[in-house]
This record gives sequence, structure tokens and C-alpha cells, in this order.
Amino acid sequence: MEMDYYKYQALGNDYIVIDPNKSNLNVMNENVKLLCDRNFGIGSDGILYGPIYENEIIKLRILNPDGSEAEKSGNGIRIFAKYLIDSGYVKDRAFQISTLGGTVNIEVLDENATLLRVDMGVASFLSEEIPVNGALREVINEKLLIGDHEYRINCVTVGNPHCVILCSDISERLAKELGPKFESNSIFPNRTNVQFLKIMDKNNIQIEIWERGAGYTLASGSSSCAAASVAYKLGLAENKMKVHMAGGVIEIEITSSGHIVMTGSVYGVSQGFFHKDLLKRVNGKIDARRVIKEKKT
Ligand SMILES: N[C@H](CCC[C@H](N)C(=O)O)C(=O)O
Repeated sequence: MEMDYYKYQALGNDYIVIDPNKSNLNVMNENVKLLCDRNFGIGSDGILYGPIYENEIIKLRILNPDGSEAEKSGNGIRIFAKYLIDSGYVKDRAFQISTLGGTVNIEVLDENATLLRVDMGVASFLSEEIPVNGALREVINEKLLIGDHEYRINCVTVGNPHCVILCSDISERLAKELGPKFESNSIFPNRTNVQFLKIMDKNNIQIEIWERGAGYTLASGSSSCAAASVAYKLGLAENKMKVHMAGGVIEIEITSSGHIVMTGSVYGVSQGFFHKDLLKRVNGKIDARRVIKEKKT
């Protein structure tokens, strides 16, 4: 039976899938904010909008709770791949999904498609590709002044932008306090995702995450790829490592050709229909902006 939405989570990073072949909801800016709002809406770390078919290619759009569009989402891609299998769009155990940040190869590792492997492509540290303002360079161990404190940043793109800060100690509090200051710093023309990275040993790292357009999340696939790429680039970790996050562990392997292969779990949560009252709001009959503002006051 066709539903309005399908909810999944990957290590506590939860997404709502809205399928344009089943729901005619327009996922505009305000609608996304309302749907993702954990009090006035369904609540999630973002919206996965697809499958959008272009010839044989399956395209996915990734929307953050603030309405911004992301080029890539590691957990989002694993969730969407599971949705494609659960819904019968895909029958194979290996297939591709196209995102704004590039086309990725998916491999389903278990019967119920709860463990998936994704080749997230090759990382780039080049300022112009991330992007980071200033002269063309690799943004490695670079000074950045935030307030009156000087930090060392390592920036990388895996399709979406990331800023990784090495720390001896990390915490949720640190991510929530400093994350926003890096996310919107003027050197990032498209803003950035932020990870605070602690090296545990050569095959284990730990990160706390502040996501662009989403804030603090329990896990992030692209953040895991970004932090692992930095740890490996700096010679602080080997090419195979576990990334430990508040929501759980993702395994990363950086291949000899530089591809970042991510393996992690995904689980369905719920599926359902929008209540007519919510539909009135998301279709603009009741101003969604007012609803969100109500929450802020
Ligand atoms: N907020 C991110 C997209 C979601 C990334 C994260 N949830 C993941 O699993 O990669 C961005 O604006 O680039």
C-alpha cells in the first residue's frame, strides 16, 4: 500500500523518505522545516526525495531540516538504498544512486538489506573543490581564528564540504558550542559540516558532529568519510578504520585508488500518512513559517 512517507534511521541519524511517485507533496523550503521539526512535524535529520528517474539513472535529492540541499549524505544514501529495495524498485544486490555530489555504487551485504556498503568516491582537500575561500591550496593543518581562539582546520569534500578539527578530547557539548561557529564561517562560501576528531589508535577514531543545515547529529556517513580521510592523510590512522560516533560505528576503508568505502547499518522506523491538518500547513494554507516561529518564541 502506498504511503505519504517512510521513516528510517542509520545509527540514529534519521531521515524521512518522500517518494514523488507516491506523494505529490512539494518539498519546498518551509515544508521541509515543518516536516523535520520534532515538535510540529514528523521530526527527522532531513528529507530524502526520490527516486527521480532520468533515463535509467535513479536520482536522489537530499534536503536538510533548514531547507538547504546537500550534495551527498552517507547515511541518507544507505537509507535510500534500503528504501529502493523495500519498495521493490531495485531487485539487485549491487546498484547505483545519483546525487548532486556524484554517482555512488551500493552493495547490499545481508538478506534484509540492513547492512550496506557504499563507495563514496574519492576525497579532495583542494580549496577550490570543497570550497574554501582564498588561494588554491590543500586545506591541511591551516590556522583559523574563531573569536579570540586559533584553531587548526583540515577541510575535505566527499561530495559535500567538511571541516575536521583534531582534538585531544571531544564531546556533544563541544560540538554544539563550536560547531555553529565553523559551519557558517565566512571562509566557507557554501557553509560546511564540522567534525571534532579524536584519534583512538591506528584503526579507530571517534568524532562528534555538527552538520551543515541540521546541527548536532548522532552519526553522519559523509562526516565519517571526511574524518577518516583526514586521519589517513595526516598519517594518524591506517586505511582501514572504525569511526565511533554517539549513534554507533561505521567502517571505512580507503582503497589504493583513494576510494572511500563506507559500511554501516540501516533500519526502518515507520511509514504513514500526513494528517490533513499537517497537509494544510505544508501546502501553504496555514503559513508553515508561523508554526516554526511559534516554536521559537
Ligand atoms: N548535512 C549534510 C548532509 C547530510 C550528511 C549526513 N547526514 C550523512 O550521513 O552524510 C550537508 O549539508 O552536507
